[in-house]
Amino acid sequence: MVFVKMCGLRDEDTVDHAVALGVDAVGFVLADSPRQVTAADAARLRGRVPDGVLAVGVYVRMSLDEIVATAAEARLDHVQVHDLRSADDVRVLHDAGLTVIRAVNTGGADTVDADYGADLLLVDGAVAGAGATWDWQDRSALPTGRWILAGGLTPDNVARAVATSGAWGVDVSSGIESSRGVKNHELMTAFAAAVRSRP
Ligand SMILES: O=C(O)c1ccccc1NCC(=O)[C@H](O)[C@H](O)COP(=O)(O)O
Repeated sequence: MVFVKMCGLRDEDTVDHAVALGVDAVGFVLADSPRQVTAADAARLRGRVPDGVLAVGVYVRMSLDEIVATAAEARLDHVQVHDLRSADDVRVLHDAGLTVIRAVNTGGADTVDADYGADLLLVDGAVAGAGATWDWQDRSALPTGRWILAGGLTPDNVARAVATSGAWGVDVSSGIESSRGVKNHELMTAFAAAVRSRP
């Protein structure tokens, strides 16, 4: 089974819909973004997430102190951080009791080679949440094992993307939206079905 994370959720109905579809994780963007939610919003949304589904705080350009504080306020025990600088950063987050997803915004092999001791690696397009695909064909430039593919995934391309890249999981935001920041429940349903129907 491919691990599925739907990211940038901002309202209760959408969280409920994602959970009903059987996703493995939902993401709340605490960073500056059209999809940004406050820590208080994230806490409210987190209340809709049952045990067994990961509730992930998503961060870029925020200090480690801010990450730890907002994750605690929202009761998020998983954080996805797009600009981790070193294994020391990961250690600080681990010491705060957080499970860490290291996100790399890439397409190139050079930034994928270190996980800094993070619990999971997510390989995204050049700009997080931009809905742009990248070249995930060259497996020699991609991680092996448990890693998450992101960047421009849609109901139409996700099955092929998983088969081509060998990814263990997928993460989507723009491809399940009607417009920037507005999730579309039909596209969410289609995405979940497409992942399950993959060859
Ligand atoms: O989604 C955002 O706006 C965002 C802003 C800042 C940091 C991370 C952000 N999103 C991270 C995600 O997990 C997205 O799902 C991932 O980048 C894929 O996005 P998309 O290409 O739109 O599917």
